Amino acid sequence: METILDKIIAKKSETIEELYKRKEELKTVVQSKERRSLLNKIMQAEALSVIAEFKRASPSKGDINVEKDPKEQAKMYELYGADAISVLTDTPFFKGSYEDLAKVREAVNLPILCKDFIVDKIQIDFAKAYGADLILLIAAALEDEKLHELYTYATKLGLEVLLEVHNEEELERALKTDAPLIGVNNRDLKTFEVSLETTEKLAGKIKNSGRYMVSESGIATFEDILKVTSSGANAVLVGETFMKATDLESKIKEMKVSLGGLR
Ligand SMILES: O=C(O)c1ccccc1NCC(=O)[C@H](O)[C@H](O)COP(=O)(O)O
Repeated sequence: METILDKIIAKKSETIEELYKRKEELKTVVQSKERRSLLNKIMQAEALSVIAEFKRASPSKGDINVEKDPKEQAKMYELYGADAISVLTDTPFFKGSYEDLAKVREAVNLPILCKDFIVDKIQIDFAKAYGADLILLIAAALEDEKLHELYTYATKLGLEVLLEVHNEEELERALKTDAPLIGVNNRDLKTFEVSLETTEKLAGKIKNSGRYMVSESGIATFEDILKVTSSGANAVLVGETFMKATDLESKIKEMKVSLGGLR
């Protein structure tokens, strides 16, 4: 059965062709030399780190907040205490772009994750040029060799990598790299269902391997935060809940729980 990930990746070949045509433009983009580290923030944090996502739309939810201004949203995220910002740059399925990434970069001084379905080095070049400090690599989308190649390429460019897994088999593969940041995505790519038990299931192995864990997707309430934090998450990545929040300040503050008493 073809999953949404298969569909997204199939479409990426068109995007990649387009990016190679636009390659010259990378020479004209003024890149910031400063690199902001999410890993350092997570390592030093006493509270749960919150990665707030700029997400206009998604395959599972359709339009979320399509017209939102990336600069405005990013400034609010920074003001209300987010530790990093994730920007979805995929256009066909999420209505995002590298231009959104650049606008967020201009607006804030936080580490920025380029959240995309990366299968080619050119996407990493664009992510860096438009202001990302870290990129996402999805184990389910990459064979081992490609995963290692892209991981090495990104780290050589000075970018951090959030390596995402959905299950034990992908986690085993991820742990063969030396990626210190492992993302556990709670969304099933076949059914779109989210279950925080995915975080709970994989937490032990991640912790024993000495890596840091980011729990991603389907996090909306204080109860969700308590669940993933008591499982051992060091950070959460939250998209839809923040993009739809009527009181964003309270929503972000609710998630910044102290890690001390919860473990
Ligand atoms: O969000 C989707 O529908 C989706 C479908 C298929 C692959 C990836 C998808 N989302 C990317 C993400 O990982 C999420 O945007 C991120 O974890 C935030 O999730 P949420 O807080 O549930 O918006």
